[in-house]
This record gives sequence, structure tokens and C-alpha cells, in this order.
Amino acid sequence: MPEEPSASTSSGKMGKKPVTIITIGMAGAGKSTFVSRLNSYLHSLNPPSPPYILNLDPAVTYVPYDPNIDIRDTVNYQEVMKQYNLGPNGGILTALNLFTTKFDQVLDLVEKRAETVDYVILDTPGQIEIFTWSASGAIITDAVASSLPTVVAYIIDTPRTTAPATFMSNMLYACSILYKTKLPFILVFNKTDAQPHDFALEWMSDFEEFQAALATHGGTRDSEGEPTYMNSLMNSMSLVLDEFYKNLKAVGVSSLTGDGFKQFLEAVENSREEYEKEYLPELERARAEKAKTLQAAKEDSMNRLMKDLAVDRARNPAGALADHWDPEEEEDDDDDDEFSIVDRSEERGPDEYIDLTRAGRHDAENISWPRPS
Ligand SMILES: Nc1nc2c(ncn2[C@@H]2O[C@H](COP(=O)(O)OP(=O)(O)OP(=O)(O)O)[C@@H](O)[C@H]2O)c(=O)[nH]1
Repeated sequence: MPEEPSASTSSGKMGKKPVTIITIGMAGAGKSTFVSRLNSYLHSLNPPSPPYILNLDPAVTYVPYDPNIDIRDTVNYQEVMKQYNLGPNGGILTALNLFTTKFDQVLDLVEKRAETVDYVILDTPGQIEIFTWSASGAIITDAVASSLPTVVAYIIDTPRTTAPATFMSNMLYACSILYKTKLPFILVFNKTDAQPHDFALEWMSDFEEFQAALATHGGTRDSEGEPTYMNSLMNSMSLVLDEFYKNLKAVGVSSLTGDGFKQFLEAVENSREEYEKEYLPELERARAEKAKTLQAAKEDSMNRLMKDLAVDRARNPAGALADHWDPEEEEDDDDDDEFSIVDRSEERGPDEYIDLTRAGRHDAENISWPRPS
């Protein structure tokens, strides 16, 4: 049963910046269903807190919610596949890369809504590596995280994670994303209606429990009764991961029934504090460092340029007299209007039905895409 909705976490409109939730997870873990349930849960709060949702999966045929911004409105992934002779994964990756070139427009739209929403939710492509191991995924994550408090929700298919080896692989993947993004991180054990997540919490809080589960699992001993290489490796890894688990929040949810979403939002609220205390100061330090380096480089190039100019003028006084700069002569090569991001909520009323079969593909045939580098 879903818990009684509470408005305690709905405070963004009262002065706080909205939190961005980036949902990441293996194919079929339930990302879209999770986003859809989170959307309806936030609508059911008192007062309601409708989120701003971005769908970043260009290949999805159906999403069970109405996204405010949908990558499919900007990039036709089938067209991209045809135009560049790509397979499905290359097509999705290139479509995401093309969309990323316009992400400043997306950020503008999101920032425009920052006063009126508490949550911005990103649904990512089904193939996890397309977002987590691509330049565009990193650019989108960094851009969002430098503008708003951001948290990663790593969605796990709990029923498919009960085997110790699968659990460990999933945790290692989560670990790699945590260290790559350095953002507050929530492990979301989904589908708890089908499989409660207690076993996972036990394994995370006590590595001996995990090792005991490993020992009872088949295939951990060789023909001579000795622990296999994989078994020894996983035993050692469980000690390593013990440290990683300390930096994580874990919640169990059922996107089917709505169970656990109150706890999820509480974890998001704690992550906001973590972002402000840990991520933001680090971001500001990195920004200041970059600005300093950039300023020094600029001054150095300027000094060299001025020196060169002085030499040129001394050598050629007649040419120096003809020196002039006319801003009117500058060519206007701004091609920003080539294609634009669509905010669906500005086109339609919030409760209006969106025909997803018709949506988007705005003049896709007329778009001439730049060659991917
Ligand atoms: N029992 C149960 N099934 C769920 C739950 N959440 C999602 N599912 C099912 O899991 C399947 C995959 O869900 P999706 O939301 O499409 O998963 P996804 O991660 O977005 O999938 P891709 O985008 O294709 O990677 C669907 O059949 C859902 O109905 C849940 O909480 N409980």
C-alpha cells in the first residue's frame, strides 16, 4: 500500500532551489515506471508538487508520463541512424550527442521553472552505458549539477539481484558511477513488491553476511573443494565495498504500488544537504581555480599579442595607419536557430493529453545535422 503522502519535503517553491534527480539504471530495472510513479506521488502530495520531467531516451516508443522536455521532439533517432549509417546503440548515442549541443537551451528552460517546481527529474536511456560512459552524459550531468542541487537515483531490479555475484556486479557499477559523478547517490531497490530488499541491506551493513551467502551459493568451490578464484575475489571485494556503502543511502520502493516513495523523498532531501555541504564547495573551488588559470592564460596571450603588434607597427608604419576594426563588418554566423528545444508544458496546458505518437519529429527531415566528431 502506498503511504500517506506528506508535504514535508515539498519546500522548493518556498525559497529553496529545486533538486534534480537523475535516474540511472540497467535496462529493464524500472527507470521509466519509477519516474512515472514518482510523478504521480508528487502530484498526490498536499499541496501537489508537479515535477519538471526530461526524457533523454531518444529510442523509447512509449513513456508512462508526460515529459516537459522530450529528446524525441528535437532529435529523430531513426533519421540519425539512417543519415550516419549507424546501428541502434550508435544512433541513440549520436542522438544524445546532438541533443547535448543544445543543452544550454534546456538549462534555460529548467532555470525558468526553478521558482515554481521542487523537483526536476531526468529519465535516461535504457542502455546505461550510453549515459554513464559518454561525453554527453558527463556534460549533461555536470551542467545540471553546476546549476541545481543534484542527486543520482540508481535504480536496481531487486528480484534480479538476489544472487551474490549479480549483487556485487551491480554494486561495482554503482560504485563506478558514484566516483565518476561525485554526486550524492541513492541506491533505489525497485520492485520490492516482487522481492523485499532486506537481504541487500543486510549484505551492505555486514560483509560477513554477504560472505556467508556467497559460501552457500553453488559454484563457489572447485572440484577439489577449494574456493574458486571468483569466490576469493568476491570475498575481498566485499571488504572493499564496505567503505563505499558508508557513503550511500539505500531505499526500497515499488514503482508498481508506490511503496517507499516517502522514504525516497526523505533521502533526496538529505542528499540536498550533502550536495550543499560537499559538492558545492568543491565545485566552487574548481571553478575559481579554472577562472584563475584562464585569466593567467589570457593575460599571457594578450601580452604576447601586444608585443607582436608593436613590432609589426614599428616595421610597417603605413600599414599601422590603415589599422581599423569595424564591428559592422563582422559576419553573423549564429546558427542557434537551426533546431530548438521544445518545452511541451508551454505548448499545452498541464492537464492536456499529449499524443506521443505525433509528438515531436518537428520538421526532422529539414534538419541538417552536423557530422559527429
Ligand atoms: N513488479 C514490479 N514490476 C516493475 C516495477 N517497476 C517496473 N516494473 C516492470 O519492469 C519492466 C521494466 O520497466 P521499465 O520502467 O520499462 O524499465 P526501464 O528501466 O525504464 O527500461 P528501459 O528504458 O527499457 O531500460 C516493466 O515490465 C515494468 O512493468 C515494480 O516496482 N514492481
